[in-house]
Amino acid sequence: MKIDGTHYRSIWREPLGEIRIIDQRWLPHDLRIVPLTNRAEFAVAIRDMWVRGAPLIGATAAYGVAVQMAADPSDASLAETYDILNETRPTAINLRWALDEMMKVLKPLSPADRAAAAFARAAAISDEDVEMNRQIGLNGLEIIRDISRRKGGKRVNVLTHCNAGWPATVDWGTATSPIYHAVEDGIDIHVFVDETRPRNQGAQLTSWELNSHGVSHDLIVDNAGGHLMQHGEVDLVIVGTDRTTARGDVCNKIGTYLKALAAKANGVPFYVALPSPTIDWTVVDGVKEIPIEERSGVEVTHVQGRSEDGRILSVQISPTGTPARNPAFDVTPAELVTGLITERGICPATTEGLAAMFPDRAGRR
Ligand SMILES: CSC[C@H]1O[C@H](OP(=O)(O)O)[C@H](O)[C@@H]1O
Repeated sequence: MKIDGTHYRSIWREPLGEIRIIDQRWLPHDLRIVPLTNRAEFAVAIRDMWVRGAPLIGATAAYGVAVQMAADPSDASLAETYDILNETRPTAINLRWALDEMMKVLKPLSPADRAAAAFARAAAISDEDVEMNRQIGLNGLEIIRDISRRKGGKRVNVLTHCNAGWPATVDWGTATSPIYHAVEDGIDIHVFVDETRPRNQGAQLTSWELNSHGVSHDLIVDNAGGHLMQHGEVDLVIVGTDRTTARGDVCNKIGTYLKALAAKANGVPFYVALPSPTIDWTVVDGVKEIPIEERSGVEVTHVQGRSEDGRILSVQISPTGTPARNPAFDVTPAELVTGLITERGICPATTEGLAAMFPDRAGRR
């Protein structure tokens, strides 16, 4: 994506070999590009959400393995790195998927050959993510085109939750990719951006990227979506996912389930955009089987922003000592999902729909 006319990925390798990321904790107020130079830094960057978003977490972990292989390519180092990075965040399946991809390549190799192979596979994982997300955009564009046609070319209003955009991936985004393709296709489109408490990925990241790309949008509080749907102001909901099960249950940022319920109640199509590494073929019942990350209550009792004098700071919004729960994700049952927008096409959120789209993957346990 472009920032002030310059193209960026959210993670990349410099010509001299250093891995760099955009530290998303400071967006939209400050664009901080930082190097990740050792395994510990990669682990902190994922756990503390310097980088976040299922596909980007996977791509970052892949590079974390490569950097560690350059430092110590031994079997013990490889095994330890898998465990350290896999434990950083429990919900997004892309993290384990990427680590498994790295292990597939590296375990059979002699230690001397591991670093080069690791960087090659990590780079391929990033490139594959970009292409999958571009394809998701083209496939999702058909949905938006159809709505635009049915509205006689009038504005298509899309609601999205959290940030499943460019900063959640290596590039393009998943939920935002169809939106960008619609803009390029000349379709009149507007986005309602859920702020997405408690970390405000919508307010801080989705608003920022849509603004950078010149996409019409309104920031809304999380609780406004149902009202807008009731009043016919939302034509389509598109969200991302951190893990989708073999039968189409969708785990995503907390609050997604409530949007899906409101969409169902108001007859609004509810689509989920996902690259296939986000499908966990080993689980069926998302509510019962997907581990939901519980983050610090401080994310609920405090909020970060920019002060009038330009400082980025965190302020307390509840009484000192107020206890808080902070489940970071929820699961939307497949029956609330209109369809899944994948890199191969759009399929029903069903066991059969996913198996037909991915016959080479389905059935893995
Ligand atoms: C394209 S996956 C994006 C997905 O990841 C976000 O979670 P987090 O910001 O905590 O990493 C959110 O669930 C997005 O939908």
